[in-house]
Amino acid sequence: KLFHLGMFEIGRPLGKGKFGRVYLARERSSSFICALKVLYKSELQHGSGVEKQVRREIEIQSNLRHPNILKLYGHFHDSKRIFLILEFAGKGELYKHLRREERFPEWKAAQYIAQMASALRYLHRKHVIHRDIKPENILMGIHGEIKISDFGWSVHAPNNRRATLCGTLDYLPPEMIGSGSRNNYYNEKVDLWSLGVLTYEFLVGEAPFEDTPIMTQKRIARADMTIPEWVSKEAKDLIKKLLVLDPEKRLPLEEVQSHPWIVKHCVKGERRANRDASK
Ligand SMILES: COc1cccc(-c2nc(Nc3cc(C)[nH]n3)cc3ccccc23)c1
Repeated sequence: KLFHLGMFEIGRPLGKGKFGRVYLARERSSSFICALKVLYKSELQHGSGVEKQVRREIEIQSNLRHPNILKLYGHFHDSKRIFLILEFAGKGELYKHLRREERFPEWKAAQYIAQMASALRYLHRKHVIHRDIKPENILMGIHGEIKISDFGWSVHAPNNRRATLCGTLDYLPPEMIGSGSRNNYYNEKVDLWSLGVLTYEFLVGEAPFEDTPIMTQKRIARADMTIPEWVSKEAKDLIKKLLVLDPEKRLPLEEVQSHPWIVKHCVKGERRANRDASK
């Protein structure tokens, strides 16, 4: 162990980024394994939006309990740092798996989107809007289940393809880009748009509006994307029903979960056997 911090033995650094580092850690008395995210107060400009955002995100995250949302067990701080005690997801960052595999087979993408829809339904029922759904903000547990891990200041890997000043535009819905006045209120339908972008990226290996920043904005504003012909028609149907300019016309999460593409790949084996038997 590198060093111990009161009740924690600190293991290897898992990764580092803009706001600090993430370490593997073990709580002494219980031997409970977790991830410790260390944020330097100096890096969170005092009294700026970021410090308040940290407090708000901790407040929200502490009250969430869902298998596809990374748990925040607690937090503490010393004079210089804030420590977040987080659930440990054994298989790390989903986007690393996506880059390595280039794209996911339809059955795997459908299972991930079903888990995301379940997590987003839970969040929206609690009036929490995620606002930043993208592969970089998703971790993978040891059983391959995915966990939304965004605190609003996700850890960016050094070789993050999208390391631009304002982060990627790829996932922003039309109602949040351009037209001068960037309205800061978020309607939960923004998450439906991002879920559509995520579905596309899982299946195709790149984001649907990926281009130069200016062109990306133009293409998002017109929902100007093409889905490769080798994508199944069911998957195309779901993507088209989520990437809709009018937020009110996007497919609700309940209907995402009952969409033929999701049902086809997520119905449990035995139920499928029964279905076949009844044919
Ligand atoms: C920049 O690369 C980063 C950054 C932050 C975490 C990882 C990482 N994380 C986790 N699990 C986690 C992380 C948290 C907050 N809970 N569970 C596992 C990994 C496994 C291999 C490599 C990397 C890993 C990488």
